[in-house]
Amino acid sequence: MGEMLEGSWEAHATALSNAQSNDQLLEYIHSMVSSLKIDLTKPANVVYGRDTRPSGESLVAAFVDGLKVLDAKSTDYGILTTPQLHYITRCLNTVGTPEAYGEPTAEGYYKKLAAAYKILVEGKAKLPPLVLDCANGVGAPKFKEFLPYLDDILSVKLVNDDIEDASKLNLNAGADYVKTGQRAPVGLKMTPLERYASFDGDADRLVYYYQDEDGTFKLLDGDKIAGLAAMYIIDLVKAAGIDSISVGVVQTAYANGASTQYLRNSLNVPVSCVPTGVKHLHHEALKYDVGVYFEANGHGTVLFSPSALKTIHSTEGSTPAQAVAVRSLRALSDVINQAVGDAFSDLLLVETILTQRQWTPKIWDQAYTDLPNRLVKVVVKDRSIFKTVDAERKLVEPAGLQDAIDAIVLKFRDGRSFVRPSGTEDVVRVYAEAATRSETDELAFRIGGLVFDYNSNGSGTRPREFI
Ligand SMILES: CC(=O)N[C@H]1[C@@H](OP(=O)(O)O)O[C@H](CO)[C@@H](O)[C@@H]1O
Repeated sequence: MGEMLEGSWEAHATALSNAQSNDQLLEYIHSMVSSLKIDLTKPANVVYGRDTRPSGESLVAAFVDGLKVLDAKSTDYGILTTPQLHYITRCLNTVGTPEAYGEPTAEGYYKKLAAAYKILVEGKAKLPPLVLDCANGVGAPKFKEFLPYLDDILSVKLVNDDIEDASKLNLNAGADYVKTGQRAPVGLKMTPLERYASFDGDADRLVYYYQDEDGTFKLLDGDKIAGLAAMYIIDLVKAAGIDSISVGVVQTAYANGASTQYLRNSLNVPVSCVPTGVKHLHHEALKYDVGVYFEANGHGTVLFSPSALKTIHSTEGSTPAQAVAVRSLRALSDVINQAVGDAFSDLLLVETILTQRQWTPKIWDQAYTDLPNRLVKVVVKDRSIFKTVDAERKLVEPAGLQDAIDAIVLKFRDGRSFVRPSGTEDVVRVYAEAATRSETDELAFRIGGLVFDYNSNGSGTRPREFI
């Protein structure tokens, strides 16, 4: 399992889940074993953990029964966030190598993150407390466990931290609720200009938000986090005098158009757009010396290539200012979970930058103004008839639908909209953005209606025209 979570495992996982028969499954397993160079003569070493849902206990029991048949060596890490398990797996897979990642325990993870964070904010005034919504998920007990390692250099007040009542998980709270609805968790009383953040249920996504002086809710999502991180890293690399290191950002079509413009035009960084799903972003980010990748929903991380790490660790800096920047870059590569998007480590990344700059969330938000956007889903009879190209930004099937979408989009100022089948739910997602909130809502409504009508007529005939 350890090796599977690394490298090209994701591509194999996709192939495995697409297998149409047992023979095909076996064929894929053989090709996976050979391309990942898995030595089947060695005993399997499986590490596992679970979240706080009651179903976890019976799932683990069934899993352990399966392991007995395989005679595999296994370690139960108990309750963990998803990214903690990825961290532990990476540590185990790199023991004794130049890429050794750390101590393979939850404690090792806490110590590594806390030590790096302390270096990053050293000498800076502590910010006012952050209010953190834990979606009543596993992030709550684990973040409580983590806080003492920070020795009070970060003030966090946890809300939605009830894991006793399983029905509360993600209920009216959490990163997805906040991002999709562009509103605060239910029951959270916001004070203008203070900073708030939400984890999702398994603590791999993070979004920030605040309330403006006039009471408007302002979201600082994955795109805003990517912009902040890219800006900070570019500055650090320059300050360290090692601008040979290239920084790039990876987004999906769901990234707000204003964020892409900011990255390209203000930060001058290359931006790639890939299909939805972190597996695609992660692979693309590996192409840069430092690859920042975030989905708009707040799932992402920063990857430092082995050569970038080597440069950062072999450079001392010829002035005191350069030496400080080099030290920060080293600590940054430790605070960031490079195995996978991790809400804990991303939170420390954001807090580092805000503390370094002594920024309020409002100042962070001023980098660019999001275009109003709307994400809706349309329940369809058969989502498999929707086929896309160009990082899912264009439909090639059903024939004619993309032309109909384009004709509508043209009528909206700054209009952009695309339609793709979800990979996780039986729906088609429609994304729209335009110059104003009301135009955006109308655009989303029209394109959603087009998809709905198309699907409900159940044939390849051209949908009814909306405008
Ligand atoms: C628009 C959106 O947020 N899509 C999500 C969602 O995928 P869909 O394929 O859109 O269902 O779940 C994925 C897994 O969590 C996540 O990676 C992705 O970003």
